[in-house]
Amino acid sequence: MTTFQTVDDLECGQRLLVRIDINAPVEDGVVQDNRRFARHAETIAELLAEDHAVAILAHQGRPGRETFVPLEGHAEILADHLGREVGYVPDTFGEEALEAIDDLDSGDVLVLENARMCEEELPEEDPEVKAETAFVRTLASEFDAYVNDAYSAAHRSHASLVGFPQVMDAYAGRVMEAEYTANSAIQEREFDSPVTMVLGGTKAEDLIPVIEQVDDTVDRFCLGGIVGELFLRADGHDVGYDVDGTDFFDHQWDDHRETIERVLSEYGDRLHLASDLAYEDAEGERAEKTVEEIEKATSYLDVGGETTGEYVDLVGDSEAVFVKGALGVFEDERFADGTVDVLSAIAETDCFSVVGGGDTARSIEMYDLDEDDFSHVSVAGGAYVRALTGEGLVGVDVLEQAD
Ligand SMILES: Nc1ncnc2c1ncn2[C@@H]1O[C@H](COP(=O)(O)OP(=O)(O)OP(=O)(O)O)[C@@H](O)[C@H]1O
Ligand SMILES: O=C(O)[C@H](O)COP(=O)(O)O
Repeated sequence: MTTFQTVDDLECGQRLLVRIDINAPVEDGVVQDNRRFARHAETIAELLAEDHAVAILAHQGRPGRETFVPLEGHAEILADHLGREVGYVPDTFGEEALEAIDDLDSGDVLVLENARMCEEELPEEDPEVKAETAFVRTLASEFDAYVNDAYSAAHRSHASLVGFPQVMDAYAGRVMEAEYTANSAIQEREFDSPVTMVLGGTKAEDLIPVIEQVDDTVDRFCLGGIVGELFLRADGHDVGYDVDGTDFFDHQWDDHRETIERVLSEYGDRLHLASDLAYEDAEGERAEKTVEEIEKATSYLDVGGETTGEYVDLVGDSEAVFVKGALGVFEDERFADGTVDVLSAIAETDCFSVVGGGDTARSIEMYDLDEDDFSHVSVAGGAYVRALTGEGLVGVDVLEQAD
């Protein structure tokens, strides 16, 4: 049962500041549609039908990363989903933004600039501190109410997620409500053994603590992607280093090395690491090496065939499977096998299954898998695994307190 106010509690015709999460892949500087846009467009369409005027706050990427881009392209994708014009202003709360907000009429939608381009959005600080920022104070005075639809970012204590509910009326949007309900229900279920967790993707720092926190419910962990390579590095293999200009590995290794080594030594018998990895050879083809043969100066882009076979067998014999993050760069067909074969194996069983991650969930539609073959496909990644551990989500907590 939800314990926050939802958009059902809003009176019609208000000026709303709506936080959504359309953080998405960026290829060659161009943002790509993912499942998050369609889901949030449904919330926005419902708000417009109730004659509200809507300004959108969202973030994209992290400062210093290639995916840290403005939200102009996001506004275009949202417009396609909504089938109507969506404004964009390259400013968050300065004069240009305030003028555009002032011009908003009932039924209009305006996307404000990437919230992380505003200095006060980051870093993570207490909600009370974020509520005092000029960013929050200024925007709050322009709107009647705040709607948070960004469940998938609710694990971050950033200004646009936790500041506004302290200073104005706050409501949960439809995506927030649906994801909260689905993910809370998972926490309450009990599973027979074996329970398998497939962990991959780029955000190792979100996943490493999870292994310790869910150790009483999860029997085995199948690792791939960047997180898998960092564990292979801790296991003494020459992988998990930044090469060819990547910036995935070394900073996460430096920050989390001790935890990775401890988790490996304490949970080693339950951690399944890749025995082979795939890379692009000189002819541009997929090639594979066992981890024993590996030299350091290569980017590995997928788990190999032997590893995929092992993981397929493990999920095939599971009562429940939780997936967070992709086992490889599935956006490139040559490196999609690990991710797609494991997802297909889950889809073929009748185990309880959840697939999470804004980017990872995209692989389901890209490779024509059927969402109905999974118990739940979440547009949230870090927030969904955090919810599985039973730990609260700060963005949800502040909405509950605002009720
Ligand atoms: N070996 C690899 N090298 C580079 N990228 C990888 C590798 N393996 C997986 N990935 C990338 O991981 C991404 C998905 O996982 P990631 O953790 O980044 O995000 P997510 O699923 O969207 O979760 P969240 O919602 O928490 O952001 C995919 O876009 C995929 O290309
Ligand atoms: O994609 C996500 O998981 C959320 O948008 C949070 O993004 P972050 O991991 O960069 O904070």
